[in-house]
Amino acid sequence: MARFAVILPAAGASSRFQDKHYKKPFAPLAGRAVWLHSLHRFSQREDVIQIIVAVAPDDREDFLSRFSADITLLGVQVVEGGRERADSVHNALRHVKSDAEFVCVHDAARPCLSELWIDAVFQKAQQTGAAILAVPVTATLKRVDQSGVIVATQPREELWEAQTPQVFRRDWLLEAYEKRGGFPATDDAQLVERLGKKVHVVPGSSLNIKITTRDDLKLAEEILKVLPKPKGLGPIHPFAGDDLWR
Ligand SMILES: Nc1ccn([C@@H]2O[C@H](COP(=O)(O)OP(=O)(O)OP(=O)(O)O)[C@@H](O)[C@H]2O)c(=O)n1
Ligand SMILES: C[C@](O)(CO)[C@H](O)COP(=O)(O)O
Repeated sequence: MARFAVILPAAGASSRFQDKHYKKPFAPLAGRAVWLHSLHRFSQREDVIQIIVAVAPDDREDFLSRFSADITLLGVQVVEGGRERADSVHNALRHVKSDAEFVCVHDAARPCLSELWIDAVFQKAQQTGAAILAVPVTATLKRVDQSGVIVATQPREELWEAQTPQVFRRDWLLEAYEKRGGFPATDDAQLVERLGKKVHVVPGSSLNIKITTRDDLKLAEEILKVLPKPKGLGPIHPFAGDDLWR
């Protein structure tokens, strides 16, 4: 069985989330924090040998105290995040075990993940070296100039929206990050693409949303009701950490 390390970047500023109590990975969602939904999709898998979460230095103390039970029971490693998402992933990558053949990066802020989608992207990465979940663009896309006038209607046939998980051979992802320099990457695939490697898309689902604004939490709550629960997890507990965190 191939061995996977999982990186969960959770060190963003959550500026678009605009909540005075919580950053989005730590906000309550259907009885547990957003990032725990993401974590639990991987922590039950036999092919996952390591899980690393990147947390901003300012959040570290609260994070360790609020989630100490989950961190200890599931053997999660906590590392410092950086200024950009790629800085957070890069730092986590330095801690990946050498016996992991593949590294999976999944936004802590994407809590609505199905095990079937993980199976599919893990399998494709094993076959090809690099694979990401993505969905074909369904909207009509306009290119608009500075004055607000449409310049062109963009053909959408070849356009896909990148999601996570994004899964790569460990040596490819290491090389991609070594060569990043100051490249402003918004996902990991583009760094591997820059090496000239083929990155394959695996059709995901528009249910695999990334929490960006507070309204996304309501949507995520409804989506979680229709997704199968992670294997081996008991019923969702009432959220217990509110007061401590505030
Ligand atoms: N320096 C950063 C920036 C982002 N992330 C993480 O990467 C994921 C996707 O990033 P995004 O949705 O852009 O999160 P934020 O940067 O927090 O959002 P915003 O732009 O609204 O501040 C999130 O789980 C986020 O916590 C990270 O680990 N380190
Ligand atoms: C990797 C990613 O999920 C791609 O959709 C990423 O988090 C994108 O972040 P952005 O804030 O939407 O650029």
